[in-house]
Amino acid sequence: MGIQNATSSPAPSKNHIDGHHHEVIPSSSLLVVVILVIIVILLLAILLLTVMLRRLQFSRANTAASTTRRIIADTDCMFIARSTMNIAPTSDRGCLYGNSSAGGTPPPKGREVQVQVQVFTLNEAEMATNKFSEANVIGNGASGAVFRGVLRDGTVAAIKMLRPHGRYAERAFRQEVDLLSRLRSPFIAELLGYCADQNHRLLVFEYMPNGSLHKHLHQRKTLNWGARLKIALDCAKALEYLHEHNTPSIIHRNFKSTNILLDKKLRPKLSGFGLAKIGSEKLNGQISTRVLGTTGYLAPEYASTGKLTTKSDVYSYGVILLELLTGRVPIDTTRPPGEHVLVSWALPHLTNRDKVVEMIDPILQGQYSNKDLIQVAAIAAMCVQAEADYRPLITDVVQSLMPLIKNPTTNLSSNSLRFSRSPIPRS
Ligand SMILES: Nc1ncnc2c1ncn2[C@@H]1O[C@H](COP(=O)(O)OP(=O)(O)OP(=O)(O)O)[C@@H](O)[C@H]1O
Repeated sequence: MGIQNATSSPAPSKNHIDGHHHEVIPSSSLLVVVILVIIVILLLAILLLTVMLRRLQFSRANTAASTTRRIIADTDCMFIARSTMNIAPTSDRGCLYGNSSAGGTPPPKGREVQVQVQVFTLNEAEMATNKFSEANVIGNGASGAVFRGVLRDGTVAAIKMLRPHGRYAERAFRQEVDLLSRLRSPFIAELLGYCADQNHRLLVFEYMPNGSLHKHLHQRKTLNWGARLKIALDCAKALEYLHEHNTPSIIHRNFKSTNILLDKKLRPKLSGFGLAKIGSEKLNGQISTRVLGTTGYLAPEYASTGKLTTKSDVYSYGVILLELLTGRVPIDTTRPPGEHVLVSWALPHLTNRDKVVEMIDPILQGQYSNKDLIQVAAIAAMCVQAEADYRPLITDVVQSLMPLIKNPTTNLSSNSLRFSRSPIPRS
C-alpha cells in the first residue's frame, strides 16, 4: 500500500533534487532569522566592548597607583608610604581620604591624618578662573602661574597651574598633593583640591588675600615691627609643626618669602611644598639629595654637598628673619660690593650691639625696643651659622620669640604652647 502510494504519488516537484527532500521556507521567516542573528551579533559586540573598556579603566587606575608608589619610594617617604592615592584623570568631584580633621590639629606622631581633598575637572577650574584669564593672575612662580578663582560653592581659591615640565613636574605635583592632604596646621596654606585632567595639573589652595611676604616686604613696604615679629613667630611655628610634630620630620626645602602667604590679618601660612622631603629616621634625620631650592636661602652644607636636614630649613628661616629685620632681599647685586649677599653683610652687625641698629629697615625707626632687636638679631645669627649643628632647633626659636610678642592671645591655639620645651638662654 505504502509502495503503491509511493508510486502513485505525484511527480517530484522542483524541490526534489538528487533524491534529497527540502522544506519550503517562506521568505518572511528567513527575514526574521536574519534579523535575530544580527541582533545576537550586535549584543555580543556590545558585551565585548564593555568588557574591554572596563579592563582599560582598571589598568589605567593601576598604573596611576603604581606611579604614586614609585614616587613614594623615590622620596624615601615612610610617612606617605602608608597609603597610596590614585590621581587618574576623572570627571568626578570626590574625596581622596575619609574624615576631615579639625583645622589646626597636628597629626599625632605615627598616625595619619585623613583630610578631604576635592578633585576638580579642568572645566570646573576654567569656570572658576574665567578660562584662566590674565585678569585673574595673582602670581607667577618658577613652576607656573597662580590664578584667583571662585569655586562652584562660592569659595575664593588660588589655583596654581603647573607648567608641563615632564617627569619632575609630575613628581612634584603628586608629592605636594599627597603631603598636603595629610597636613593640617593653622600655619600651612590649606590644599582644597587638585585637578589632573588630561595633561593639566592644577593645585587649588585656600586664597590668601594679602599675597606673599615677599610682596609686602619688598614692594609694598608696609609691615610694621609688631606685624613682622608675629610673622616671624608664626613662620617658626609652621616649621616647628613640620619638624617636630611629624615622624619622621618633614623638611620644607624651599622656605622663602614668596612661599610665605599672608591672610587678611597679615598672619602667615606656609606654601610651596613641591620640594619637601621626609627626613630619615637614621643618620640624625640627614638625607642626601639633589640640591634644589632658591639661591640666597640655601644652607651652605646643603648647597655644597646635598646633605639635607631640618637644620637646612632653620638656615632658610634665619634668612627670612634677616629679610624682616633689614627689608633687604637675600641676594641684591644692585647694592655696593660687600652687600650683595644679605647673610654675609648682616652677620658682623648681628652680634654687635652698636652696629645692629645700622642694619635695620629704616621704615621701622622708633617702633622697636633695643632689647627686642638684640634678641631677634641674636636668634637670626644663630640660625644662619655656617655649622649646621650649632643652629638651634626651630622649637627653641619659637620659645625665644614668644615672649617678644606683645599680644600673645591670638597665639594661644598654637602647637608650640602644647609642645613646649625649655627656651634657649637669652643673650
Ligand atoms: N594661596 C595663595 N593665595 C594668594 N596668593 C597666592 C597663593 N599662592 C600663591 N600666591 C601668589 O602667587 C605667587 C607665586 O606663587 P608660587 O607658589 O608659584 O610661588 P613661588 O615660590 O614664586 O614659585 P615656586 O614655588 O614655583 O618656586 C606667590 O608669591 C603669591 O603672590
